[in-house]
Amino acid sequence: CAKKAKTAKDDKNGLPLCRMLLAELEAHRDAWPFLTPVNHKAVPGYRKVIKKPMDFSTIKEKLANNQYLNLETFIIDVNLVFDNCEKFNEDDSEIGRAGHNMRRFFDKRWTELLQ
Ligand SMILES: Cc1ncccc1N[C@@H](C)c1cnc2ccsc2c1
Repeated sequence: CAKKAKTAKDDKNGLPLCRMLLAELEAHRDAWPFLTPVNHKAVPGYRKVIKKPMDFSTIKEKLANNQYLNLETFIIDVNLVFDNCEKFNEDDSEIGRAGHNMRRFFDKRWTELLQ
């Protein structure tokens, strides 16, 4: 029979947890640079530098289409948003600071929720 899920990462509660976490990310005051896909026509160089674009609306779409296996695969995409941000933006910039703030907030929330 199927292995009993050990932690919230694996069990059936994973996806409602993802929806809740995403709602909190979208509601955060520093979420504005990440709400929609970066328009690479408006941001020179973005398409060349960032190989795997990701944003909160795309994550929402993937959740709705059941494209995340579990909390783990969801966390990978959220971290991709923040890693792309660090790669493209100076730490000492509006968007760079927003990315660091959002990553700190996300790391704190999902670890709290998994305890
Ligand atoms: C996350 C990110 N990384 C690098 C560049 C942009 C962005 N965000 C987009 C929304 C964005 C944020 N701000 C502006 C200002 C003019 S176009 C534009 C697009």
